[in-house]
Amino acid sequence: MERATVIVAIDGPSGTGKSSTSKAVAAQLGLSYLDTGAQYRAITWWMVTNGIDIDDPSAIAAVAGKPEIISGTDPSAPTITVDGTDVAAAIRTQDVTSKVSAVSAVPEVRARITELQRSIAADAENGIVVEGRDIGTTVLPDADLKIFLTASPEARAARRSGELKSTDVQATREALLKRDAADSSRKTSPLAKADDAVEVDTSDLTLQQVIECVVTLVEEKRAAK
Ligand SMILES: Nc1ncnc2c1ncn2[C@@H]1O[C@H](COP(=O)(O)OP(=O)(O)O)[C@@H](O)[C@H]1O
Ligand SMILES: Nc1ccn([C@@H]2O[C@H](COP(=O)(O)OP(=O)(O)O)[C@@H](O)[C@H]2O)c(=O)n1
Repeated sequence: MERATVIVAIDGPSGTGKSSTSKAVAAQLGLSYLDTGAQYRAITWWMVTNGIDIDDPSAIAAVAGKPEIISGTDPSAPTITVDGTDVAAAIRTQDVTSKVSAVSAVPEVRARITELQRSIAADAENGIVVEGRDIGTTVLPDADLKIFLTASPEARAARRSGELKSTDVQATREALLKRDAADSSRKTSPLAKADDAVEVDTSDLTLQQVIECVVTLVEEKRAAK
């Protein structure tokens, strides 16, 4: 029997485990994978590289349609390019991280990227795991399964510091909370849990436990289709 296509939305703040969980779940279940944060980082990288004033939303809006962003959706080797340039490493710098919330708050940027995300999801043959901040609420409100990951600021800061090889967990914590506040308070499509999302607090769970929990939920949805 053919398996039904399944669309999974995974949202939550930084460091809750969205990327690692989504990639593993998609790989395990033969689904595509889309990191929407990488797309917002990519458009931010383009703005910075082209000297656009990040503090001027109208300047950002005026050029929001210019960069061509292409995401590769294989969970074992996700890719991202801007106008043909591989930006996978360039979008992870502190500079881009500190500017992405301002760029992603501009409605013209969100409209453009949201359209791109919907077309990628529609093209995914077996289905897709899409992770971000507004997937369950705005981008794919009809997703088969919505997950909202949370974790304490302490757990998130410790995870991120480990990744960045930074010893200043306190500074990492402050930066995370500042970005959460900006993402949650913006007018257009803020970071929020959809009413029908399943909330999973990952503070005291291993990554493997979170993956198993989500895989089980997807299998249940698939079986019920
Ligand atoms: N449940 C967990 N327990 C411990 N570490 C985790 C857990 N989930 C993710 N991590 C680690 O935390 C870091 C951030 O995870 P990531 O998936 O990038 O989060 P997000 O996409 O939500 O920002 C990664 O180094 C990842 O390996
Ligand atoms: N669906 C999404 C995904 C990310 N974003 C923005 O993109 C930024 C970077 O997202 P990310 O997922 O790469 O962030 P991390 O969780 O990796 O820290 C967020 O802080 C948001 O400003 C968004 O606005 N909407």
